[in-house]
Amino acid sequence: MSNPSISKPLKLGIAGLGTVGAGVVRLLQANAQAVTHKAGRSIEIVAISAKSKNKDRGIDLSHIQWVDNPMDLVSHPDIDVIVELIGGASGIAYDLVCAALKAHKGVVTANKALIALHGNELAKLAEEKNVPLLFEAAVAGGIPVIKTIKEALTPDRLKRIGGILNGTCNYILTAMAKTGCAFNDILKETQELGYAEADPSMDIDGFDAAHKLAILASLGFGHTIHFKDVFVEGIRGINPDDLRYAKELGYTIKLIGIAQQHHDERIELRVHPALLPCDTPLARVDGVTNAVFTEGEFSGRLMLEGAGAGEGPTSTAVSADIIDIARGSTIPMWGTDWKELTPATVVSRNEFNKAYYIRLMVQDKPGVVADIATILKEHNVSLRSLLQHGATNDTDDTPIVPIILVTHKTKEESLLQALQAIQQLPVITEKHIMLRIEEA
Ligand SMILES: NC(=O)C1=CN([C@@H]2O[C@H](COP(=O)(O)OP(=O)(O)OC[C@H]3O[C@@H](n4cnc5c(N)ncnc54)[C@H](OP(=O)(O)O)[C@@H]3O)[C@@H](O)[C@H]2O)C=CC1
Ligand SMILES: N[C@@H](CC=O)C(=O)O
Ligand code: NA
Repeated sequence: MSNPSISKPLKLGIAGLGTVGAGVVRLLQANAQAVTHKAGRSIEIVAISAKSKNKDRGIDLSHIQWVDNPMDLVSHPDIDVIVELIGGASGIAYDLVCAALKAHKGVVTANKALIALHGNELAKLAEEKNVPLLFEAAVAGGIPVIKTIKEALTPDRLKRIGGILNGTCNYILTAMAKTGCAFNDILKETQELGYAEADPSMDIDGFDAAHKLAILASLGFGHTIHFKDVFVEGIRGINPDDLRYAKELGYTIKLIGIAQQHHDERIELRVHPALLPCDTPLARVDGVTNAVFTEGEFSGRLMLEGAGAGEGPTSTAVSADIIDIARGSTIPMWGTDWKELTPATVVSRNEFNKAYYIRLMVQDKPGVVADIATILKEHNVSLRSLLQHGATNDTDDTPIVPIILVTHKTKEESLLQALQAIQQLPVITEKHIMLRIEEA
């Protein structure tokens, strides 16, 4: 692989023929001529593997060899590159990628879980064996963000990277805001459209976005990241009411991921739903669209926007990696030798310093607001605004009403302590909702 012969075809073994795998086959077949021109040689799918051989995938597989066990793709003498599109951080995907690299075969994968959890080990292996390991589709699907950071921004020092990194959550939150529909009904749609992970809790609990953020932080800051150090909160707690109240306050709610370098070189790594001012660029990114921004010392602010999931965009990213390998790409996996990466020191959640949206459900009795305000004052939390809607049911003696608080910037530790005390007040009827506000 280190010295590709331009005259010989590049021969692929593709493992996984779901949304992305079937999409890659479709794209390489449909655009075969253009791909050959751009790659400088033809690209041949020699063998494929998935779980069920007889599933109708809407693609022509008649001239491609089928293997039941994806590991047989590695031992196949004619295959140069393994395209791993099964998914999962461990099990068959991990075994396959390790075995391929050990066998001096290049790898293309869309598997963010695998790269976020095992990226350094795989980078080491790829560099030792002098074979490429490319993963453009792993972050923000069709948006060429890996290439942008690894190649276009490589001379700069990035200070902040982030954005909307999960198409499923963005689709759900957008639809909830527009229709007021419940979460679960919309989740089903994202599964039918092929956006959600095989286990959709990876999306809605924030882990998929966190995998992508960890990868971006490694690439952008040159650090090794322990995935467990990423602060992760998903969107299960958000209901259409929060989206409505946020709108009244001039915000929309999005699941965001932010990686930020502090002055002392420590980094903040967080994925959570956040209120974004409606007139900011990220707030306008709707549906399955993702957006990734970078802020660099020299390059300034840059934002890329596009489809973060789905067959067409994701298979374009995978195919572009395949073409890079066909052309003989030699850029290391993290854009720099894996030995150059330094361990990240990560800022703890208690140190986050943000403004917050809080929804409390309370019995509408005299003195409630005063009690809450007293506790906030005791914990040094300053209020910016308060929104209270009266009860709609006049016949109820003790109606339950929402109180929406917006704080000034405060240390998360202080707010958590205040909320713990507020939660003990007898007038509080359910667990509060606490969301961070991302102003910039
Ligand atoms: N969907 C998307 O929009 C995006 C997905 N990704 C990533 O791409 C990868 C693939 O995702 P996606 O295509 O959506 O996933 P799917 O669930 O649609 O497809 C997974 C494929 O893997 C096959 N498979 C599962 N287990 C095995 C096994 N043990 N041996 C052989 N084949 C197996 C399945 O076989 P069978 O079909 O027979 O069941 C299926 O073809 C994941 O890592 C995902 O995170 C990245 C960006 C976007
Ligand atoms: N499930 C992911 C797919 C792409 O990475 C998402 O919804 O963004
Ligand atoms: Na991408």
